[in-house]
Amino acid sequence: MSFDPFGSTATIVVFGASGDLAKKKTFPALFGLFREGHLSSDVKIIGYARSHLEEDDFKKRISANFKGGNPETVEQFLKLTSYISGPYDTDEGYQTLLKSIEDYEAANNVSTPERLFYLALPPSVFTTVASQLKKNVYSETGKTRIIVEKPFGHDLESSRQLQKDLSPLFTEEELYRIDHYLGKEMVKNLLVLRFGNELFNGVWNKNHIKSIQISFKEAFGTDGRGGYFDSIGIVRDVMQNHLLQVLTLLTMDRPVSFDPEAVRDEKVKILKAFDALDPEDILLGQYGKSEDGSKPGYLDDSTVPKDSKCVTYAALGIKIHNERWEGVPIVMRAGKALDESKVEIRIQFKPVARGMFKEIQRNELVIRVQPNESIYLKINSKIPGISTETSLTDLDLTYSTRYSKDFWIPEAYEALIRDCYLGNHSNFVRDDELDVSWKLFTPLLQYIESDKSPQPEVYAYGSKGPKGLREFLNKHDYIFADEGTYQWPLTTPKVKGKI
Ligand SMILES: NC(=O)C1=CN([C@@H]2O[C@H](COP(=O)(O)OP(=O)(O)OC[C@H]3O[C@@H](n4cnc5c(N)ncnc54)[C@H](OP(=O)(O)O)[C@@H]3O)[C@@H](O)[C@H]2O)C=CC1
Ligand SMILES: O=C1O[C@H](COP(=O)(O)O)[C@@H](O)[C@H](O)[C@H]1O
Repeated sequence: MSFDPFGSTATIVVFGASGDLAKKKTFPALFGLFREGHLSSDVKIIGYARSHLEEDDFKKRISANFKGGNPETVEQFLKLTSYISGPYDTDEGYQTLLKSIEDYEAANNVSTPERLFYLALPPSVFTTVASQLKKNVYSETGKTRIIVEKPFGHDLESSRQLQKDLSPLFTEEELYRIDHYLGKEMVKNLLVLRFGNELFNGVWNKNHIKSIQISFKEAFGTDGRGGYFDSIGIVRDVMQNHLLQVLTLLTMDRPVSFDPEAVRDEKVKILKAFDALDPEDILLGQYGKSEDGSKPGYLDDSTVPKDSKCVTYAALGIKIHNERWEGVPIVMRAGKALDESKVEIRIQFKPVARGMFKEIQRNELVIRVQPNESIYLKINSKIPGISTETSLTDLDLTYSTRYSKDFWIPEAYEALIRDCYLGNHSNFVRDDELDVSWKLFTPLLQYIESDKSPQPEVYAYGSKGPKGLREFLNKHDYIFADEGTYQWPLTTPKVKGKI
């Protein structure tokens, strides 16, 4: 597949360079790409924000989160970076920025400017910055790419407004809407896993699959950011975007090729086959204090209204109406302040006919996105030796044990910035895709945020979530193995010598 990669003398400008995302993700990702040889030592990287920062302080700030690499590599990278302080809404700073870029391009004999702008900014200034960029720094003769961070709107209406504001400024070709879940290794593997293995390809439908579950768990709460989170809630924060992206890749039909438009066409097609989200088919929760009282409840955050109904846990039932998925229950669930941090996909297959087996468990394919990427398929097998009993065991592809540490698995932001640099849109959200996703979620969000919605069930910080969860999952045909938890396979006999 051929893209249109930027060369070695491109300029990368990070707006909001004084902020949290820039410090924690964007600059560390740029450094990671440089460290791994995916960013040339001739590029120019500029941080732009309103804050007045000394260049050294800026460099100290961004390098605090760099991983790997020796001090020389860090030094070399920092030499490529500079900082410009300027406003977002008037021309002056942009003119300084333009001059800095043009000086660099002249010094490097750049005939076709290549400029990548990363908006690590709150959405309230996306349009202002985009307009100023177009007016002051856009090269009519060169190539421009602009990465926009989520949230792309708050609902269908605001998303369409943002789209309406941005589309006269930048073409869809120039816009890269980032959803960092699309940069995660295991999410990128979904298409290969599904369509590259007849073993999965052939059974990936209602005839063989009993239920699908996508689960996102975080072991921490809003940690003082409750004020920000309160108007967002977990559904908007991770479900409408990250988990929905995972679900589309999991359920869409086979694209004709890996071409970005072919992939994104299929994503839009499957999203259009989703049933309206049913407000009767949800489970909502809000975390309270931990059992021992050591961790605060959501409402203990002083920045949160005392009577907030903000949802920090949600499980949604989803139905897809097409030949492949009609009747297969899908559950998407996400929560903060739970017992562990984990993101995984669970696909349970239909049970085999009983007859020869009195009891036999379902096959289950688990794709663990994080932590510790892993794919394991639970299968029934005879207990080794003279036993005739069956036990549930697994075919296990745990990356840390299968692949050497020498493999560089890029962080999501590294993978996506690299894709943008290469001109590959596959793992970015297209405008029509965004529109369908908001169409799907906006009515549900309106219901959840209305007076009609029930009070979310309180669950303890550090627990598994609302009490009704198991029943909710059972109702959606997800069966827990062995009355509760999956028993990891026996690797030694239970009792030595016993028949
Ligand atoms: N932080 C994270 O982990 C994640 C963030 N995101 C998204 O990335 C974007 C940036 O996030 P984050 O870095 O956390 O945001 P910040 O609140 O840290 O904002 C980034 C920078 O933008 C400027 N800024 C902040 N508020 C305003 C304002 N009201 N008007 C104008 N400028 C403002 C500030 O720079 P200055 O005042 O110096 O100009 C600030 O340093 C957001 O869209 C967010 O949703 C997405 C995923 C994760
Ligand atoms: O976008 C967001 O994602 C993070 C979770 O990302 P991960 O890569 O750490 O899984 C979430 O914590 C945050 O609330 C949300 O805004």
